[in-house]
Amino acid sequence: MEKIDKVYAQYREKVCGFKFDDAVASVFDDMIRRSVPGYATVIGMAKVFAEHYASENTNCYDLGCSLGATTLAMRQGIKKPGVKIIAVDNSHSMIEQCRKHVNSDVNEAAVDVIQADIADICIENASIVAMNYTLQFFSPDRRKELIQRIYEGLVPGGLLILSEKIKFDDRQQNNFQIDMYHEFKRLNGYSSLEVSQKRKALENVLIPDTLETHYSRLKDAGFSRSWLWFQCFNFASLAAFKD
Ligand SMILES: C[S@@+](CC[C@H](N)C(=O)[O-])C[C@H]1O[C@@H](n2cnc3c(N)ncnc32)[C@H](O)[C@@H]1O
Ligand SMILES: O=C(O)C(=O)C[C@]1(C(=O)O)C=C[C@H](O)C=C1
Repeated sequence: MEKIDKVYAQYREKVCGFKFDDAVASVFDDMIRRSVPGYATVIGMAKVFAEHYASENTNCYDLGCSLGATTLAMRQGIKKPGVKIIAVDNSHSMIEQCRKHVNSDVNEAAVDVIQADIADICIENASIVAMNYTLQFFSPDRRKELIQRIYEGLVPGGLLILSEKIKFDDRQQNNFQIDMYHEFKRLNGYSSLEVSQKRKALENVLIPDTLETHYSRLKDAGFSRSWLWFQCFNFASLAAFKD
């Protein structure tokens, strides 16, 4: 039976910084589906992207793979021979469960599940790099270098799918998007206490950028085109291309 996320349901005297530990990993599927508007759509489209962009004898990366949802969606879409998926996460709790999900999946493409920091892995011969809701947890002053390494690791014609929580420079818009996002969470069964305690836990842990910052970082790294292909409230997904 699916486990329901109750991580922030009880009042906490002190709310510590959010961690991808056992408590979170064990309810993560429920947590992310109820916390990220459009999650199922965005992850499901990894199959569509893989079908079109995963080219023969290349690698597809899933950076910050958590339980492997993007990996399994890409794996379903891969049609070309010799494609390997490399799924990376630095959380031991996540990686253990990801391995189980991959092992019980019936699709054929090869998958390496690696416990490592995305700062330390080699990205090479990639036709797709998917980084869904992970850059936001990566140190802001190292984001430029990571995006640059992803660009260098892509083959010509390669695709980066980048999904993130975003912020808005316009204060009124920012407030509107966040207010609607919190309404979405409450409609998904989270209490006001859960919403506020999780928000506190994510302060200085999940640091969102604006869409403009993402576009200019991608351009500086060399991506010739980057387009918004999905947005719901303060969550967006970009497709960036290497010519
Ligand atoms: C919000 S989750 C990603 C969700 C996942 N991509 C999906 O679509 O279901 C963020 C993940 O990134 C991982 N993570 C955060 N920083 C990382 C880093 N520096 N290196 C590797 N993994 C990292 C976390 O452990 C967590 O599992
Ligand atoms: O719950 C929130 O406020 C979120 O921002 C959701 C979010 C994310 O975007 O990565 C944060 C942490 C994880 O629980 C999964 C999703």
